[in-house]
Formats: sequence, C-alpha cells, structure tokens
Amino acid sequence: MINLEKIARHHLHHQPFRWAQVDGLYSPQDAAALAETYPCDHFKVVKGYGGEKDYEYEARQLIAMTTGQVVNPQALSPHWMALAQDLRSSAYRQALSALTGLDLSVAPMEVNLFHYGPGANLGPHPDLADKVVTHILYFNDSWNPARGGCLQILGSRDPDSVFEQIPPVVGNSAVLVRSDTSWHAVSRVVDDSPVSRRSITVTFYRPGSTSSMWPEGDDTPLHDYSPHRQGVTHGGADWYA
Ligand SMILES: O=C(O)CCC(=O)C(=O)O
Ligand SMILES: [Fe+2]
Repeated sequence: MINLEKIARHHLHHQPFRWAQVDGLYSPQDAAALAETYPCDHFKVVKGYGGEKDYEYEARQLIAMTTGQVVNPQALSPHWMALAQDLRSSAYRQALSALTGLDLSVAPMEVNLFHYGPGANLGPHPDLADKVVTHILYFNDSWNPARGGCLQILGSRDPDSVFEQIPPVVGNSAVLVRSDTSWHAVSRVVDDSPVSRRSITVTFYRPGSTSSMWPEGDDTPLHDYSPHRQGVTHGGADWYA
C-alpha cells in the first residue's frame, strides 16, 4: 500500500528543525479508496483550552501502543486494513529509520486517526519530550489551503513564523523529528468547512513511555463521527504538547 522506498530515499530538511514532506505515498487507485473509506467509527472528542496549546478534534485508535494490534478491525475497509498492516511492519520502521537516521526498530509506537471539524486547530507546540518521531499522513481527496487545516512548520513558538505549509491531501505526509525547537501547528479549519480535515499520526516514543491519549482505564464512551456533532463527550485533557 505505502511506497516505502519513497520514504527511505527522501531528503530530510534540517531547517528550522529536522522534518520532511513525503507525497505520492500510494497508487492513485489506493489513494482514492483510502479517501473514500476513511473511518468514522469509534471516535472520542478531544478538546482543550488555554495552556501551552489549544486543541479540539475527534480521535480514533488505529494501532494500540500496549498491544501493537489494529483496534476495531471489523469496522475498517480492506484498504484501511492493508494500510494498518503496512504501518505495523518492520519494513515501514526501516524506511522511517533510513529517512531520519534514528533507529526506530523497537521504539514503542501508536497510530491514531483524526477528524478536525469546523473550527478545529492545534496551537504551536514542539510535541511532548517522550516522542522521538511523528509521521502524519493525510486523507482528504482535495483541500483548499484557504480553508485552514494545514500543518505549519514553524521557525519558533510564534504562530506567525510559518516556514512551510503542508496541505492534508491524500498521499501527502509529514515526518517530524521531535526536539525542543520542532515547533509546528495546524491552522484553524474555517467555520463553514463542509468536510473534516482527515489525518493519522504514527508516533514513535522513547522506551518506557505510555500513551497519554489513551490512558489505562480510559472509559470515555466512543461514537461515530458526524460533522454536525457538538462536543458533548470530552476525552482526556493535556495529553499532547
Ligand atoms: O495533524 C497534523 O498535521 C499535526 C498533528 C500534530 O502536530 C500532533 O498531533 O501533535
Ligand atoms: Fe505535534
């Protein structure tokens, strides 16, 4: 499903921190099927205000950090199952290791899916210190950057220090190597956006880390994603940074 060769051979930028934009990850047929069957099951609202970051979006587990297994596979299309199996493979870890120069072969990892509805955003943050590398993959069949919802590579914590903008279009992806200066943000999705901004994040952690997004014993009820849903069920608070 994923063109791993393309990831492994891609150039890594070193300014303003270590990152890459890798596009063309799938064949046109696979890209269309992934966009068409993007999951809408088993989501929770994650919402927060103030502090270092603002955020508001809906999240679903795809691969659990504790077990390494695909979560709720019965609800996934064959294309999404194939993508999940690729992400669980050692070949995928090898490709990202080649790109970043970091050994990710045994790093704890989790994969989560996100819908960013109208008004959703993510303020400037460098990512929590227990993260090593994040690979963010996008799934909108088309996207007008004027509608917000772009990943912004920032030169500093200043939201105006935009170095590069990455639109959330299927096949496109971003690799971020976490450091104290790996500042990035997601611009606010416009209020009248007719579609959600769709992404997954693959996160590799330092040894011994736990998932702050899906803490042990979290019993937040899950629901199907609806673009018109008001945030009634709020998940954990300060799990990212
Ligand atoms: O969705 C994106 O483009 C970025 C997400 C992100 O920065 C994060 O989840 O920490
Ligand atoms: Fe982040």
